[in-house]
Amino acid sequence: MIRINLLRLSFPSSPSNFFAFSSQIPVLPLINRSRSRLMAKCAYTTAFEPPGKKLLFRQLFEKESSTYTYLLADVTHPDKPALLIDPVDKTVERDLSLVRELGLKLIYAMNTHVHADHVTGSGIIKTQVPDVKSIISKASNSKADILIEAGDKIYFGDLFLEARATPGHTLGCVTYVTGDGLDQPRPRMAFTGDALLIRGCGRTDFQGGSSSQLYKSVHSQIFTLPKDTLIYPAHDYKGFTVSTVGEEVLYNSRLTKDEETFESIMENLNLPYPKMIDMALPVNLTCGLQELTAKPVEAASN
Ligand SMILES: N[C@@H](CCC(=O)N[C@@H](CSS)C(=O)NCC(=O)O)C(=O)O
Repeated sequence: MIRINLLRLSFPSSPSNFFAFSSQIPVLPLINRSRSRLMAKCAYTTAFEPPGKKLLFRQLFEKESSTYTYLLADVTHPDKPALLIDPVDKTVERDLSLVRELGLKLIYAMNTHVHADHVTGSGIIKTQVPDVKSIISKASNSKADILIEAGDKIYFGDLFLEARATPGHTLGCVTYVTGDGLDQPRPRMAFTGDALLIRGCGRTDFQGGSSSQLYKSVHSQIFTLPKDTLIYPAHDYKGFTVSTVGEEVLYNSRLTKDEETFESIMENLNLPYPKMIDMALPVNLTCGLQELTAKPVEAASN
């Protein structure tokens, strides 16, 4: 089990901290009384920030592949350690500028899986900020500085992400979930990659994909998280930005079906192959390091 850095325990905060997150999390529009009562349990507004701990969170978008990249940092730690989840090569400069402007120290460039539709930014990031470590799952059969397995905890300062194995879109897909515990922010946040998209899910027709496996992954590893857990996928093609476990359990158009119906839906998606798949896969199997020569610059490291 990987455990990086030290966990320093602290104790529950005063009630005023329950709203400390609200500026970062969208307010749920009121739809109707019964639905809003149901959704109150998965509201985006109630949040708990442990005393002396603050998670900086940004959702970033790459429009050609409709990919979300996520920036997380422990900004109460003296070093302001930060990580990027699913960076894209085309938007690395933007992301590193943001890291620099916010005074963060980027330590990890993480991938939820081997992407088929775009080139990961983790290789370019490593050439720009040599101390950054690339991370991907061992099950992806890729090369990276750190190969994680289910249950591993990835620490950035006093905060951490837990890795959950969610294969099915690809063999090595993982979901990174913010830590459980009184000293970690709530609600939890799940970075689901392509395993679970908002009201949908990743396709299962290549890279060791399996609809049966994806169904089990989502139901056992994601739908079992607290209902108010925020869902942040790697892609969105419809304009959504965030959902919750509670919302997807009720309204996901594919995963609310029984397994047999789900498998039939997935078999009949008939999606065209991603345009960049032949180019992207070999590069992404090395976390983007292939054919890159180290060109360190004073970028995102304070
Ligand atoms: N048209 C895009 C690829 C679109 C696509 O296939 N998206 C994947 C995730 S990236 S491999 C997917 O799983 N989609 C699920 C869905 O229901 O759309 C391209 O050519 O790159």
